[in-house]
Amino acid sequence: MDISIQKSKLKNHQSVQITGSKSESNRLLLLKALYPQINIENVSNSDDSVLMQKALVSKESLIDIHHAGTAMRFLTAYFSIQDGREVTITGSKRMKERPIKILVDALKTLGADIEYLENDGFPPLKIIGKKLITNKVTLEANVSSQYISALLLIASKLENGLELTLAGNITSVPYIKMTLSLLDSIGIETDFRGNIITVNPLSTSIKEKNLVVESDWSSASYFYSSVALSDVGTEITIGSYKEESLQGDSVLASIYKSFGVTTVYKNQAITLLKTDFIDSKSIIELDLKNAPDIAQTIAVTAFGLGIECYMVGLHTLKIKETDRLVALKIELEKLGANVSITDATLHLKSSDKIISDVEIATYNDHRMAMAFAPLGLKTDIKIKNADVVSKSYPQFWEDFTAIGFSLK
Ligand SMILES: O=C(O)C1=C[C@@H](OP(=O)(O)O)[C@@H](O)[C@H](O)C1
Ligand SMILES: C=C(OP(=O)(O)O)C(=O)O
Repeated sequence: MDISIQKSKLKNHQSVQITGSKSESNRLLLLKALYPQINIENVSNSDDSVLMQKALVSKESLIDIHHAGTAMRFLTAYFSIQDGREVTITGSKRMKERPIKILVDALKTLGADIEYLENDGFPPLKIIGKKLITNKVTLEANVSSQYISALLLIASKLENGLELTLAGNITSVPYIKMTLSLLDSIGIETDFRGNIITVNPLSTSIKEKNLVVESDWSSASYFYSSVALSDVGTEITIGSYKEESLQGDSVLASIYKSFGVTTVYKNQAITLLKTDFIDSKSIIELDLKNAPDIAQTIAVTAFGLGIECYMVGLHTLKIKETDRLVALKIELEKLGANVSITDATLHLKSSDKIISDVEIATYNDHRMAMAFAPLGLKTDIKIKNADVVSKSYPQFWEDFTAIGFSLK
C-alpha cells in the first residue's frame, strides 16, 4: 500500500492516545514468561510485540520472528535456558543480515548450545535449551545494547546469577537502564557500577505485581516533528506519558526545544506546543548514541525547517531494519537535500527548497515511513509501502489523519 499525502495543515488542539512502549513491552513479556505472577497493562500492539507474545507461548519447534530485532535477541537468550527444548529461530531476509554473534558467543561462554544454520554470526539459529551454570562473561558493548538486555533478562534464572563485564564504549545506555529498572520493579536485585553489571539469582519468589507500560516515546517523535513543522500556536496532546520515563527517547522533549516545540506534562499526557519561530540560520548538533531510533525523525524535521543538522553517535543505524544512514541520504536527496554520511554521522546542509511529489522508498523500515510523513505539512509527498508502520505503530496513519493529514 502506498499513501499520498496532500499538503496538509494540523488541526489544532487534537489529542491522540498511543499504545505502550515496544521496548518496555518486549522486556515485560519475556519476564512474564519467566515469572507469570506479573500482570502487564497497556502492552504495545506493535507487530514486534505481537510476534514476541506468540513466540513465547508457541509450542512449535520453528519460530519466525520476521523483522523484530529486539525479539530475536531476547528470545535467543530465553530459549537458551528452556532446559531440554529444541527450537529454530529465524526471521526475515533482513533479520538474517543483522549480526547476533556477540550475544551468541556470550551465551555459549555461559554454557548455551546454539548453532548457526546458514551464515556464521547471523540468524537462523538452532538452540537446545540447557541449565546455564557459568556466571561470568565479557561482551563488546558498542554494537547493540539489545545483546546486553537479552542476557540481563534471563540472568535471575541462571543457577549462579550473572556478572557481565561491558567492554569498550557502551551504546544505547538508556535501554540497558530500562532493563535494570524493570528487573528492579519486580524484585530482582541488580547492580551497575563502572562497566560491570551483576544480577543475583532469585532466592525468593516474586510477588504478584501489576505493571503499566508507559506509551511509546519513539512513536511520539512523529508528533513532535509535525508540531515543529507547523505554525507558532499549534498544539497537540498525546498520552500516556510521564516526566520520569524509562525510555531514553523521552529526550525528545529537550531536543525539540531547539525546533521551537515546548512540552507540557499534565494528567499523564504531554501537550506539544509550537512556541518559537525557528530561523533558517539555526544549526542543530546532537550526539544520538543514547537515542538512535529518533535520528530519522530529527533529520527530516531539520530538513523541513530548512536548517543545518549535524548528528553523531549513529553507529548502530547501519544494522537496524535497513542501513538507516544510507536510506536517509538517498530519500532526503530526492527531496533536494544535501546530505553527507559516514559510518556514524550525518550532516544535513541547510536548504531553502523542498521538491514536490517525490516518492519516498521505505526499505521495510517503519521509521522511514513515519519520519518522512510530517513533510506532508510542507508539500505533496508519497510514502511507498506505507503499511510498514505496523512494526511499531499499527494505527499510525489513522492517528495522522485525526490530527489533520490529508491522505489518499
Ligand atoms: O532494547 C531495545 O528495546 C532497543 C534498543 C536499541 O537498539 P540498539 O541497542 O541496537 O541501538 C533500539 O534501537 C531498539 O529499537 C530497541
Ligand atoms: C531498531 C528497531 O527495532 P528492532 O531492533 O527491535 O528491530 C526500531 O524499532 O527502530
